[in-house]
Amino acid sequence: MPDDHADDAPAPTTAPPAPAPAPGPGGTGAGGPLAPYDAVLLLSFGGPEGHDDVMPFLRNVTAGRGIPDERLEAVAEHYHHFGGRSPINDQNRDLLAALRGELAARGLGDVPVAWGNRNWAPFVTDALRDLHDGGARRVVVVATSAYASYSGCRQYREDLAEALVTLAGEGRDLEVDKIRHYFDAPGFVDANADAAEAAWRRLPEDVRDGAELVFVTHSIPTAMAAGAGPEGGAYERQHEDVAEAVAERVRARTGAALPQALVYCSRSGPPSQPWTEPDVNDHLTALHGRGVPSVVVAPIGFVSDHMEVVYDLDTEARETADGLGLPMERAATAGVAPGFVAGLVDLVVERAAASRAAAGEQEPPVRPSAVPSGPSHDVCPVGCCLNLRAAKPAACGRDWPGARALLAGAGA
Ligand SMILES: CC1=C(CCC(=O)O)c2cc3nc(cc4[nH]c(cc5[nH]c(cc1n2)c(C)c5CCC(=O)O)c(CCC(=O)O)c4C)C(CCC(=O)O)=C3C
Ligand SMILES: [Fe+2]
Repeated sequence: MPDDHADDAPAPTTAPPAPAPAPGPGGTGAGGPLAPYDAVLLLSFGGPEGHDDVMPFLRNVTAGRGIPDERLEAVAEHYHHFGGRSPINDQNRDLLAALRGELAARGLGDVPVAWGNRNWAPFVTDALRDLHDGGARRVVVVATSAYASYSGCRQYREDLAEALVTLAGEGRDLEVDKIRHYFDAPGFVDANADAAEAAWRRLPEDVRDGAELVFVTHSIPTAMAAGAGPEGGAYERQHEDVAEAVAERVRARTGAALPQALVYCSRSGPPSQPWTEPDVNDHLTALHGRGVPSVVVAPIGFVSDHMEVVYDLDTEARETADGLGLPMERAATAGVAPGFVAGLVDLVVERAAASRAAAGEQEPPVRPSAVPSGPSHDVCPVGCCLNLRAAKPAACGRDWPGARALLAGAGA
């Protein structure tokens, strides 16, 4: 879908000239469902778009981290396998169009929606500058990570803080808020359940009944897992809950027993550093050893088919399963499933209502959640999703207003 802001209502062919639009976007004006926000930012990781982008992209990802070149060369190979092009940017272009389409379908199509990344163009600072130049002052942020963790939450908040400080230095003042984590959004859980069920139905009929569900997410250092969320442990807990909710739905719809496990892919870092386990390949080998006749691999940790999915699962784990003679079907990611996109827009609207409630203008909104570990907070408490390497300012947290004032005072 292109950037289509057209109304759903068919326009008469000989319509009189439309009246000039009211000042300010429809949904964002006073009383509108998006107020006090006047823009939306889709915030993501970014990825290379061709051969020559790969190493500069990897150096951006690992800047200041002292990751050995051999590791970067190895990861570069994954990208070169696909012509140096990550799938993530096109998926974000699709998501951007889908979000605009869903907003337009709700009569909120006037709100500007921009896209910015941490590691590759379009960069987050440029996206926010464009929004500011278009008149935006308060931006609600949708990040492409559904769960708590330093990588999926605080690091994006640090990106936002850095961008806001840069822009303030240019005389462009903006406020940003993030929607809450959406691992537990009914639309996300349902999209994953639909995909896991469809994958199960693609398995050969004679091996399907004994299948196991293998839920996969990105491995992270156990220290990062221990510091995830306000009290720690949130990354694993949220995934366990989503895995359980998805598995329950698939069992109810298929009548199959479908035992489940949560496993990890894409470990990096030195072997001496513990990361969350087990690895998906080891798990497939263990299942085969136990006589499990088939598997559904469901990448619930990824919102779309990132490189981790198309390489680490569709290439590496596929090779493992084929080598074992283990029938495997990989479930689709949420991507632009209509229920998922609608759920994200629900959370944008909910966040706006929460912001108005915080200003005393209305009652707090209802906060739907499909799992026991949700709903999560809107504003991260101090110390949420710890950065174990450095203390950096992060936006969208309790301590941001103070940090921002200090940075402004320091002339940053
Ligand atoms: C939890 C998590 C998410 C999910 C949350 C979120 O979505 O943000 C995520 C997403 C992604 N990670 C991605 C790519 C990479 N991640 C790396 C490195 C790392 N990721 C980590 C964790 C996560 N990563 C960690 C703990 C490291 C170790 C170094 C460090 O502490 O940072 C490296 C460096 C090389 C290497 O060491 O493997 C690359 C190239 C891409 C783009 C994929 C594409 O192109 O489609 C995406 C969406
Ligand atoms: Fe957090």
